[in-house]
Amino acid sequence: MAFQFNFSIEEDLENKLTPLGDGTLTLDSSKEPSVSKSQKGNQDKKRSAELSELLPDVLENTAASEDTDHPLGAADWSGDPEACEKQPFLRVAKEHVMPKDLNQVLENKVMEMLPSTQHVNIAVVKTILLKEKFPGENIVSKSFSSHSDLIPGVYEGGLKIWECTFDLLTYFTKAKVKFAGQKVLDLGCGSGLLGIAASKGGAKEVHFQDYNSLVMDEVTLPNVVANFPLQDEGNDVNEPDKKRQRESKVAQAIRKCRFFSGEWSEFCKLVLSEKLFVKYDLILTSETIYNPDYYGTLHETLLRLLNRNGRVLLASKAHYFGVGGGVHLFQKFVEERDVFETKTLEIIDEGLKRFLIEMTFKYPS
Ligand SMILES: C[S@@+](CC[C@H](N)C(=O)[O-])C[C@H]1O[C@@H](n2cnc3c(N)ncnc32)[C@H](O)[C@@H]1O
Repeated sequence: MAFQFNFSIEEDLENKLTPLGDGTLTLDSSKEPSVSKSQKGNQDKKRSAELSELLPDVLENTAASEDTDHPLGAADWSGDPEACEKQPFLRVAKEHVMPKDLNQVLENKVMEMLPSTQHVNIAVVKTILLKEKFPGENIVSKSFSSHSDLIPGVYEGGLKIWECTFDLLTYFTKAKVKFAGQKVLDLGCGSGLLGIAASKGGAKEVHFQDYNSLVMDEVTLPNVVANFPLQDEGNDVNEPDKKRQRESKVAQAIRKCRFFSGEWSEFCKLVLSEKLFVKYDLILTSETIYNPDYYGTLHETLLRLLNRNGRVLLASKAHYFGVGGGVHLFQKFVEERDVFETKTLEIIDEGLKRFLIEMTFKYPS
């Protein structure tokens, strides 16, 4: 399966693209999310002020959060960094509509193939962030240059491809995971490679969700478009009829995708408000259980959005230093709730262990 991948890269970030063990590239901002709580206290206030000045996404949320009755917002967080650890921010959810002109999504993007892995070929589309379009471009480099892969409640890590995404992609091929006819959610999608794989595998519908709207616009959407290129490599595209057919097939594939940004409970609210909403058969989620403060919302989201006979495929590192979450803590949390059954599908034992977990309802209908 061939992938094309879009990543927002600025010059200083480009230098940080380093090969993963398996030959793919990732940003070398440490192998785990590195948010040290002691560092946080000192850095958060300054960084938060910088971020809220610079990140359009944050500004947007700050404005949006004034419309909600939730006590916390990005602006509050700068005042009390510890408070944001207690519960996730309610970043208002919204749907991102794919522009009619798909080429527009790939404007200022440069495609590159990543070195091939055993199971997938991935191409990178670099985003050349124009200063005038994104006055907040610095937030990206700031979050990396401050050695943080994520900043709770502000930026949740979606600009980078996390290792466990590749584990799940490999698993899809190895276990011949069936997507055909399924309604799939890529939860906390970042790059969106899992949802793209599902879509290429024949999923009936694929929804992508990420916390940050900047990630959705600048990474997820372009990747989806890039992976269904309008130009075919074949010679026949010069024939107008075949070209038209090809274009309408691509448009169809893309139109079966929907894109959402926002915090999980807000995302739930948004999709469940749709009269004809149908629950997901399959929820794919990679590296989303790093923060124990989010477990309640995450569990609730899975509970409310998963079809009773559906399943969740979750990939995670054993432990996330600094933020404190990890597989065992999450499994314990799930056990205590007594709603889902978890089954370990695979353990990847390379340095820090990584896990692939399946979750299904204990009492399906
Ligand atoms: C570490 S990134 C992983 C990105 C991607 N799945 C991957 O493996 O490359 C975690 C993702 O989870 C999402 N996320 C984390 N906490 C969230 C929350 N409370 N509400 C909504 N999304 C959240 C963010 O959008 C972020 O992209």
